[in-house]
Amino acid sequence: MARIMFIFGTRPEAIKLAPLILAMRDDIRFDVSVCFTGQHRDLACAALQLFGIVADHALDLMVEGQPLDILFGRLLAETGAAIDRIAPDQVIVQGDTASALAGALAAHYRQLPVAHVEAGLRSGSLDHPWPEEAHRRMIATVAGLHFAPTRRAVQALLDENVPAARVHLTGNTVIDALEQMRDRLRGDPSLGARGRDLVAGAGDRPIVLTTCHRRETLGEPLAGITMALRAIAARGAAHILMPVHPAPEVRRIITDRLADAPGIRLVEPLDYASLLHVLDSARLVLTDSGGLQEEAPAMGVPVLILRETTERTEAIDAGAAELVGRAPERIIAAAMRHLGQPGGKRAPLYPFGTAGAARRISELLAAARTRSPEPAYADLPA
Ligand SMILES: CC(=O)N[C@@H]1[C@@H](OP(=O)(O)OP(=O)(O)OC[C@H]2O[C@@H](n3ccc(=O)[nH]c3=O)[C@H](O)[C@@H]2O)O[C@H](CO)[C@@H](O)[C@@H]1O
Repeated sequence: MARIMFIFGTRPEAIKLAPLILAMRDDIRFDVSVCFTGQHRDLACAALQLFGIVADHALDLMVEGQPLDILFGRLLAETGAAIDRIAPDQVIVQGDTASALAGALAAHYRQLPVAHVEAGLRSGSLDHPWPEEAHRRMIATVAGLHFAPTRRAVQALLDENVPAARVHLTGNTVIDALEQMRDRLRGDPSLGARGRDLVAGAGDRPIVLTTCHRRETLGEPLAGITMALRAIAARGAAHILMPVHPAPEVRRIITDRLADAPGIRLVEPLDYASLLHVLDSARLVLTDSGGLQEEAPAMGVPVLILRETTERTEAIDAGAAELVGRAPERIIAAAMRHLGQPGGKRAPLYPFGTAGAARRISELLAAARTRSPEPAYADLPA
């Protein structure tokens, strides 16, 4: 049995790792432990609970206003201590957070193998997303197994001279999470109750789901985005639903500028089931979130990306997303163009792969114990 240790701390990591943790927990080839750093304590705990996952090791590292370097130092020391307690054969991290980088580096300092889920995403700019682009590149440097969601992500790693035998095309586990939760939503009317209420409250106006929380969006860009949202709502063209991220600076700007805006409903972060219910009912998504850029195409909902660059150009090429930036005029024009089109559901698109990534990754991890695995997955998008 291979001793596998997951290290993570935020909501998107919890959602994207849940299908893999569940698949590996049910597999006798693995002995799985979960180390949760508490980077987004409440949001991530709620997501884990929804998937029925309990962390074996919960660290308590968050202090409000803590600078990134202090946070990182504590994450590195504490994830290292947790690795020493568990003595895993393999550490798994996901994506681009400070928790993922600290866990990967702590494992590397102990000469333990690191596997990186959602490897190879690159925007090409260290400033967008900041500091996540640097985190991803540094994790790639110490990882021994790279699970890339798309062919483009595979290519990005090969271009950085990562040995081809260590890079595997798997699809994105977020699609597993979404499909599993969608199945449960269909069968259990009590799930996603908050989302059902919010959708009912929108009446017959088209719903625009919007979220904004990236560090590089704060300040002037976020002020521009709020102006655009006010203008769209003022035209009576939509009911804008905005779950507000708990980061204090995000919350302050958004509530100061939008709390009294007619047609805009600011709400607390939604549980994942409610979020998916709202997304399924939405006409349009406006966001700087990475996960929503991946989920919305699979639900047939177009996305306007409120960023200057994206590492998810696959969604743009598929016609599922548009990069609009943060300038109010561009956001308003693009949103009004979409809202002016006839309603009705679009066909789902899967630029980040169909469900099955978690199963592929667990098979690759099992195979990696004995040999260098080299499977090909013809069902993934070119
Ligand atoms: C630069 C970048 O793109 N980095 C990403 C970043 O994450 P992000 O930008 O996707 O983060 P968020 O937007 O916070 O989370 C999104 C998830 O949360 C759900 N959600 C949202 C609002 C709500 O009210 N209720 C919810 O349930 C939503 O459906 C979605 O699944 O880190 C990840 C981890 O390493 C990386 O994978 C990933 O590249």
